[in-house]
Amino acid sequence: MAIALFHSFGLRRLHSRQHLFIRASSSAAAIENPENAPQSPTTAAAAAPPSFFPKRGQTVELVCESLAFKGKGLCRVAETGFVVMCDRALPGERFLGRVTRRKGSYAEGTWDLILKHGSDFFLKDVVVRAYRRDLVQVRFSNDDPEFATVMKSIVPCDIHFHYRNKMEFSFCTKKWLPRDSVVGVQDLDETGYALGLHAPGFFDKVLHIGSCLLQNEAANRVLAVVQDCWRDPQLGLSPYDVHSHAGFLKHLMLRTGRDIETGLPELMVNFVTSSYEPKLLKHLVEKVSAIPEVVSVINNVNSSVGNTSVGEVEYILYARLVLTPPLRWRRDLHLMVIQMVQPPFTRKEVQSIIIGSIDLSAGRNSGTRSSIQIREIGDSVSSPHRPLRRVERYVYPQVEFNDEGEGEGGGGVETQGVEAEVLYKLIEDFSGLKGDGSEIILDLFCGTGTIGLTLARRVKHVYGYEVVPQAISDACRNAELNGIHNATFIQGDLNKIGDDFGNNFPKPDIVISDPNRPGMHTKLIKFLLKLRSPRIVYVSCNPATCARDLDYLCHGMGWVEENARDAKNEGENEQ
Ligand SMILES: C[S@@+](CC[C@H](N)C(=O)[O-])C[C@H]1O[C@@H](n2cnc3c(N)ncnc32)[C@H](O)[C@@H]1O
Repeated sequence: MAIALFHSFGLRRLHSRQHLFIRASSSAAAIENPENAPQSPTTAAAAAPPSFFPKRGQTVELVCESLAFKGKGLCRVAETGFVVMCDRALPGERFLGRVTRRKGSYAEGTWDLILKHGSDFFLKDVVVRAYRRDLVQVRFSNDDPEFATVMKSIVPCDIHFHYRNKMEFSFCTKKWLPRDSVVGVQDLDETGYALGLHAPGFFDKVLHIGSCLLQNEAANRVLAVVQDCWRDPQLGLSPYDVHSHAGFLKHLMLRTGRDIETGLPELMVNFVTSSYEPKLLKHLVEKVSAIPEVVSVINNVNSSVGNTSVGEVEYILYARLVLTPPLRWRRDLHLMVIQMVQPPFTRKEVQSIIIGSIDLSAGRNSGTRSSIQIREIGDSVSSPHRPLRRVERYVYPQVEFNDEGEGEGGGGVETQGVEAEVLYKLIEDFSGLKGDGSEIILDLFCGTGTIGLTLARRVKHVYGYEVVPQAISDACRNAELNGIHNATFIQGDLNKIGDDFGNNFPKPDIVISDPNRPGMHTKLIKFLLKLRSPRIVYVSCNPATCARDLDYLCHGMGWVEENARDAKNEGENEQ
């Protein structure tokens, strides 16, 4: 995760006041696009004569330079410098790899045999490379002395395992075995069915997983219970077959939150199925709901042939009281509602679920909980005529926070929660609020409004934009639940903004942009360039698109258009 802060636009160079802050993430970083892999004149890659291009199936000695797009190692053939993108390669490693595919100016390969281990891998170095002029078409130069001062240190992420609060496993008719796996180590079952994670590059093959190092121990117990029984022929359950489109079970999604009082994990289990047949799931529901940490079991029905995990309709099969904790440094802000459910099983019963919110901040101070709001779910979440949709957001927030600190001690702290909290605090710091409540904030890609809402009480108004309508209703609901009246959330596609975008809100003092991996659309960047807002905080989960967007924001887009014109002219001249 990276945050970049910019104070002004159209600069050819970065000023020392401008900071680029990198937040370490333990997940594989997607850094550079292989299409933009280094092809500078100093390397042999671009200039290599065709005979130097390795052939498909050829084994070559490779040196890994850095991590690139989708966590692949950007490697070079030791002799020629030709670029080969390899899974599992780590920076600094020298190894034997096999070329599996040629893709224009580079190839893809597999990692086969280590020859020399690499040095320690530094995320900062990887992120810096995303901004280097010779690696991608980004005009932050290494020669620029100010660039070094702009890059801030990595904030380390100390916990590398059991940190994820959401895991999605797939049911599959085809078990995938890694090439180097020893037969017998895998859980071989005569059905060949699997529940686990997709093999890289395969939508129809799944690596069967008994226990996953990324999720916590309670989630692993749920996984183990499901693994233990779902293939029992007596239950009549079948995995969905992505080719024939037959079968029932599609995905098992596990989300972890935390009990506000005990700090212990709370789990939501979501079975994604191709049809609504609660009787078929009854045994699984009984088994998983017997696990103390499981607070809800959801059935997400997705009858489409696609294999996405978002269903058309969601049913609650089991649930009990869920509380979501406030932010550590903001005990007055609760970002999610509480769901109180007596296990209903039919769609009709779901309509009578009660949603409430408890103001725990006052409770903390006074020793008692101050108020309980109870609301029928039908009033704003779902009408009696519509099935309840996207329930999980009401059970667990998009971002979860732990409640440690303030002398309560740590212990079992969930990294994702800690990380989110650190990130949100950094955004607040980088926003540089004056504290006089005068500022306007534009929260782009606001999701359920969490970033804007953490700032709302210290500013004049927050305007949030987001494409998903349900997220917008959640954002409004979050504002309402927290008694925040100076936040406006608007549904809209930021890739399709018109010339009138900006007419509906005053000029913002601070823009916060938190796009997903593809980054910001050029239309939005042009809007921001024209807007000339004094401060932008850019939160990114993809350094490559972040570098590109920051380049545009700092240097303008004129040169991109010039390049496009030149390329077009060249193309026309060649014809
Ligand atoms: C990285 S998330 C940020 C969420 C939010 N800022 C938060 O902290 O929870 C990116 C958000 O952008 C939204 N999004 C993706 N494409 C969009 C688009 N074209 N227009 C508006 N929002 C979009 C996604 O739905 C998602 O909520």
